[in-house]
Amino acid sequence: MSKAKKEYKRVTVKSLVDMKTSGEKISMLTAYDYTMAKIVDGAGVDVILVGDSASNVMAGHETTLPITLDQMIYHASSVIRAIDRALVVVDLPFGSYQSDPKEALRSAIRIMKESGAHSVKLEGGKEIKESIKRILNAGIPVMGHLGLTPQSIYKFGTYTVRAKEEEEAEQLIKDAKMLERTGCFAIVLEKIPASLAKQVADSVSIPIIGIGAGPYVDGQVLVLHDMLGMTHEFNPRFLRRYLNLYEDMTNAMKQYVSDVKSLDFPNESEQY
Ligand SMILES: Nc1nc(=O)c2c([nH]1)NC[C@@H]1CN(c3ccc(C(=O)N[C@@H](CCC(=O)O)C(=O)O)cc3)CN21
Ligand SMILES: CC(C)C(=O)C(=O)O
Ligand SMILES: [Mg+2]
Repeated sequence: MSKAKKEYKRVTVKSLVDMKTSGEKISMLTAYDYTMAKIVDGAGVDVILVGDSASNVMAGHETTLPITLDQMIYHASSVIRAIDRALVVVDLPFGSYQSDPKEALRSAIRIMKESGAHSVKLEGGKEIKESIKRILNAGIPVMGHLGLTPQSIYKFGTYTVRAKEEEEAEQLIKDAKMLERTGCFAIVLEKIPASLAKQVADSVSIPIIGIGAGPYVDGQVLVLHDMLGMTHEFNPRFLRRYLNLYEDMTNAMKQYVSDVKSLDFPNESEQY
């Protein structure tokens, strides 16, 4: 199949910072496979996150903790083969960067080398500063992630909103400023009060991308399967569903079953 060369200008780390400066909001969605990533990229989504939420959405685990670096590389390489325009960010999975900065750099290099991704994301603040420095020194762009960091779910105990108390809010602002100073190109803020997210977005010059962090930030991210309505049992307040695919797909599959049983499918034009 021949296809005309795409005219798209690629999204870069620099263009995201320019978007914050100019006030254009950044759109980001997850993708874990080639077919979905092709649709997300073609729709004009600026950033594709190969999230460790693949652990939940793709593999059916309860948390993000079990997914491995090899599995993240598999997902990321599938996504990379699909994209013409979007910037691709890959989550470093739990256990691939927390031990020490050298391990963090080794993991980031494996992702970049084996998947062709453009950048990595790590969860945490001051405790991972040296790891971020190492990765940045190797020329790998880093996105931060603060607030509800799901790899720490057993420390938090629940997926409830973070940083409602003054002490955690102050530490979060400090961490965001540190991530900017260290050289991160953007930060995800997950499930924190909208007013705190605004304060963070106003106090750093790198883009702040929110999920459950309100409107006063520089961009929004959602898990693709959530916004398409495929994960019908996942109902956080921050989620807006743009389709009800769980229902639509179920109906389509029921129709297929019925057509097979009734000998309606295949018909005369659907055979050789
Ligand atoms: N499908 C999916 N979507 C996500 O957004 C997502 C994942 N998986 N896996 C990794 C993390 C975990 N995330 C989560 C998980 C739970 C809530 C949540 O709000 N859950 C419930 C209970 C909250 C509570 O205990 O107070 C809710 O009712 O909203 C939010 C984000 C975000 N990420
Ligand atoms: C929810 C987003 C920010 C994420 O980290 C993921 O999908 O893994
Ligand atoms: Mg993640």
